[in-house]
Amino acid sequence: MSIKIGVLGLQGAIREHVWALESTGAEVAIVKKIEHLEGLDGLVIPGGESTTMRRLLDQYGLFEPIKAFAQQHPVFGTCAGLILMAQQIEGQKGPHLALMDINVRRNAFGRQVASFEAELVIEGVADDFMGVFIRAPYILNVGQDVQVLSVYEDKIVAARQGHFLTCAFHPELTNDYRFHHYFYDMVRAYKE
Ligand SMILES: NC(=O)CC[C@H](N)C(=O)O
Repeated sequence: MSIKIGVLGLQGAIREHVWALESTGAEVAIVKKIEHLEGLDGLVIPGGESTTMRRLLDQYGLFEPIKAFAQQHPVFGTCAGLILMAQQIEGQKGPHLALMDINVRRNAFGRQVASFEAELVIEGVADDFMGVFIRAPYILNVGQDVQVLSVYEDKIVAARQGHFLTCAFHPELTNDYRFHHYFYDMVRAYKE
């Protein structure tokens, strides 16, 4: 079965996600217009800056189409992508795509440790995964349908809810693509 996965290509770490996904054997497409969603089996929403990305989603008319796409396809949001997927953003009036029952805190690790790397245990993925955190958010709490996949210093940094997957770090910035393979397997299983 051939699997085609898109990477939202408006802003942020796009190329690196394309390389990571290509390593899974999937066909990969960059999504900048509504018609690019056609024929995709899954979508990655990369890191970057969530408010900028939201503005661009509106500007390109992609906000509602991606929300609709997500009802029927797996989505993997990383870092800013996590913020876009959350149903609740601490201190913010409304959410963005509101796909996952999670409450997130933005820029959550503070100024001193704005960017850092940490070895993570990620359930079903790896017990030695190097997480690259860049002005990262974390998940404050999750709803009962959400499976926590990784906790770092008591903070939730990866989770799954049905066909939605998310993490607070940048799995595309190392050469370890096991998290992308996990998503590929999700997409494949969903399609079957
Ligand atoms: N590396 C990232 O994606 C950072 C996310 C960014 N701090 C935001 O709020 O959107």
